[in-house]
Amino acid sequence: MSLEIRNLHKSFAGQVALERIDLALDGAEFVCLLGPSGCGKTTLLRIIAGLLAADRGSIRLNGRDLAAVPTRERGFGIVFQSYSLFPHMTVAQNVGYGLAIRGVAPARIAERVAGLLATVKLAGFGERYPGQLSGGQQQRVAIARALAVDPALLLLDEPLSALDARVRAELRGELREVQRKLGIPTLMVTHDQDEAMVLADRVVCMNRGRIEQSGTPQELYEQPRTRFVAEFMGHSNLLTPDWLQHAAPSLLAGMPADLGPAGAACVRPERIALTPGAAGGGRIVEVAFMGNFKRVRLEWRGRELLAEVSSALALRPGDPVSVDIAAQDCAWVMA
Ligand SMILES: Nc1ncnc2c1ncn2[C@@H]1O[C@H](COP(=O)(O)OP(=O)(O)OP(=O)(O)O)[C@@H](O)[C@H]1O
Repeated sequence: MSLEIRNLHKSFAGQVALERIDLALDGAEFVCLLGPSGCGKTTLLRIIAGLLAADRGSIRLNGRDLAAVPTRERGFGIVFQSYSLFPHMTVAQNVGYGLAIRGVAPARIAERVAGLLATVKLAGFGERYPGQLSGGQQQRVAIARALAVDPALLLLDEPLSALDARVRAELRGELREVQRKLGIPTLMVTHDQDEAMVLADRVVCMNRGRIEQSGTPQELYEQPRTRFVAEFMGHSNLLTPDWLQHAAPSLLAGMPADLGPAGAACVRPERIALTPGAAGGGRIVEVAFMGNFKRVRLEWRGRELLAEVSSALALRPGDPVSVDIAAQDCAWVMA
C-alpha cells in the first residue's frame, strides 16, 4: 500500500484549515497525526476518507487518484471518536455489516466475525447490543468492524479519547498489538502526545493547518526543528543565544550558523543535572513529586529552568544547587 498526498489545501469560508500538506504513507506503518485542537487533523483525515473534498492537491492510493472515488470504494476502515455503532444491531451484526452489504455468504461472515471478536478480546459478545457494552468494549467493536473488510488503510479519529485513563491505556496497547499482527497501515488522529509516542512508528506534528515536522517519536523529541514541536512534544527549556551568551557560552558550541532570529537551544528537563548543596548559583523554586521522578523549577543565571531528577534526590524550595548542561544535549530549533 502506498498513499501519497501532494500539496493539499482546504479552506472553510475563507479560513484556511489545511495548507500545503505533503504526506506519504507506506507499508504497515502506524502514523499519528498529532497537534492541538483546530490544527486541521480531522479535516485531513476526513479528506483522506473521502468524507470531505479538498480545494486543491491530490491523494493517490497505489498510484490511483482518489479524487473521484467515493468513501465506500476507497476500501478504508474508519473509526471515529464516538463509537458510532448501529444501536439496533447486535455486536456480530455491527462487525459483519461491511461484509453483509458486499454480499458475503452468512457462514463466512459468522466465521470472520468470530475471529475478529477474538482479536479484539470480545469473544462471546456477539449477541449483545452496543447499549449493553462499556465504552471501551464499544470501541473495540468499532475497531473490529473497521477491520472486517480487510481495509487497505485504517483511519482512526481520536478513537480512545472518550475513554477513561485506565481503559484508554489498555486499549492503546491492544490497538498497537492488533495493528502489528494484521500489518494494516494506520493513520490515527490524536491531540495526546503520550498516545502518539506509545503508538506511532511515525508522528506527523501539525500546527495551524500545516505539517511542522514528521519523524519517529524519538526524532521529534530529541531533534525538534521548531519551538512548536519542542513544546508540544513534552516539556522543554528553550534557551536563546542571547541568554546563553552570558549565562553558558560553552553551550553555543554546536549552534548552527544559519540559526534564524527566533532560533533557540531546546534542552529537555531530564538532561539538566542538578547537584544539591553545591554553590553553583542555582536555587530551587518548586518541587513536584511525580512518583518515579521529581519535576523541579529552579532559577539559574537570571532565568527559570525546568529539570527532572531522580525522586531519590532530596531537594526543597530555596535550596542551592549547581546546574550542569552538556552542549550535546542542546537541540537547535530554527523557528
Ligand atoms: N465543516 C466546517 N466548517 C467550517 N469550519 C470548519 C469545518 N470543519 C473544520 N473547520 C475548521 O477548520 C479548522 C480545523 O479543524 P479540524 O477539526 O480539522 O481540527 P482538529 O485539529 O481535528 O481539532 P480537534 O482536535 O479539536 O478535533 C478549525 O479551525 C475548524 O474550526
